[in-house]
Formats: sequence, structure tokens, C-alpha cells
Amino acid sequence: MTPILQARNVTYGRTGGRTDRQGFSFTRSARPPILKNISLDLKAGQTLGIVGASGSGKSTLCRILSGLIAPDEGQVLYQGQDFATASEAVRKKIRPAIQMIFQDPAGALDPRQTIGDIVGEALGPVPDRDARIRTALQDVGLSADITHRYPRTFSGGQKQRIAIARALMTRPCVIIADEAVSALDVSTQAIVLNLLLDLQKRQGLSYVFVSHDLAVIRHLSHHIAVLDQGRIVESGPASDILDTPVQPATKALLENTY
Ligand SMILES: Nc1ncnc2c1ncn2[C@@H]1O[C@H](COP(=O)(O)OP(=O)(O)OP(=O)(O)O)[C@@H](O)[C@H]1O
Repeated sequence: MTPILQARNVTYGRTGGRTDRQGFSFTRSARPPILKNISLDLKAGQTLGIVGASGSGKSTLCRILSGLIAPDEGQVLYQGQDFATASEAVRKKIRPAIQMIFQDPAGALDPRQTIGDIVGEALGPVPDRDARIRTALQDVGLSADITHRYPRTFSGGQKQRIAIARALMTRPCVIIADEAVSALDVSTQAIVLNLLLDLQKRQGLSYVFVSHDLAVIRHLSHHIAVLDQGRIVESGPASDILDTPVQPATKALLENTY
């Protein structure tokens, strides 16, 4: 079966001249690329864990896999279709199918918007808007009656649930989670991770789950790719990587975990 999401020989940050959505630009220089020759597959209904030390390129890879920025070389394919060469009609389908959740739930939620407006942001004025917002909140274990409240009155874990509810609104197939539980305390991490596992079971979601923390990655990954200085140095089934690591970068991450 074709993987739901694939990177094929992706290189980024070498050729210069590109500007990403956050306004950073790259210039030609002798420094190595941020990502070099990355190939990976995400199977439908599974979780690919991407682990690496700080600065190894994890967030950049997330932005490329979600289509926020384009690779300088190589391809990103959703259900076998190249983001770069897909027609506008196909891109319109791909965009809502891939959603991201970020590390800082507080920063990701506009404090001036109500929870209803935040969760319903991507929906537009559809007739069943309120019902869909309420269902999404219930799907992440929150009360459907919080739509009129504001983010500041919620805990970090609740804010991350609200961010997950927002991501679910477009009925995505793939969620890319960039350090999505790193800002939470350990017991709240476990609650959010179990919620993600439950959603995967119920809705068949596929995850790219990025973390510097192998204990977190262990909890939900089927496959793992280890990123070191912009390259994948080791990848395979989660149990192989965690139980018999080969590369020094993987061993170092494991030593820091246990
Ligand atoms: N827009 C940019 N312009 C220039 N350099 C960048 C840009 N984005 C990232 N970098 C550099 O690319 C490298 C990888 O950054 P990235 O944020 O992807 O790593 P990371 O593994 O997510 O790190 P962390 O775990 O600390 O968030 C770093 O050296 C960073 O300084």
C-alpha cells in the first residue's frame, strides 16, 4: 500500500533565496544544509516518531512535511501525489488533510478569541458549525459547554486538547505533532499521549510525532527515524531502534532518557 505521506530525498537550506512563512530567508553560504537527503514513509493509521537533539532539524522537517515550506530538492508526497506539482484542486484537498500541532499550546491559541472561535477557525460558516465544534471538544475529552470561554482560564494540558480539537475540525488524515507534549508536566503528557492514541484508534489518524524525548516517542511510535545534523542516521521499527540502537546519536538520546 502507498504510504500516506512520504519524503523523497528532501534537502533544505542549501540553495538560498527562499523565504518561509515566518519570514526567515536563506542566503548562499558554505554552511551545510539544514536537512540533507531525507527519505521517510508514514503508513496510514500508524505513527512515525522523529527524534533528534536540539538543532537537528526536526521543526524544519515538520514544516516541510506539512507543506508550510517547500524543499529545495526532493519531493513530499501525500497519497503518492507530489505537493509541488499537484493541481490547485488537489492541493485544496491535501491542505486540510494534514494538520499540525505545536509545542506551546498557550502561544498557539489567540487569547482574544473564544474557544468556539478558535476550534471553528478552519470551518467557515457551515450549517452544522456549532455541532461540529461541540463534537470536536468532546472528542478530546473536554466539555462541549466551554465554547464561550477564553484560553487563559485553561491549564496547559487543556489548552493542548483545544489545539488538538482545532486540528481535528478539518477531518485530517495526518497530524504532524512538533514537540506537542514537551511543555507539559509528565502526568499531563501521559494524558495527552493517551488521547492521541485513542483518537488514532477511533479515527484511523496517522501521526508524525516529533520529540527530543525517546520516552515520549516510545509511547506511541510504530517506526522511528533518528535525525542528526539534518540527516536520518537510523530508522526502522520502534522496537529495533529502541532496543538495539546502532548509531552514536541514537545511543546518546537513549542514555539521556533512562
Ligand atoms: N529559517 C531559518 N533560517 C536559518 N536557519 C534556520 C532556520 N530555521 C532553522 N534554522 C537552523 O536549522 C537548524 C535546525 O533547526 P530546527 O528548528 O529545525 O531544529 P530542531 O531539531 O527542531 O531544534 P529544537 O529541538 O531546538 O527545536 C538549526 O541550526 C537552526 O538554527
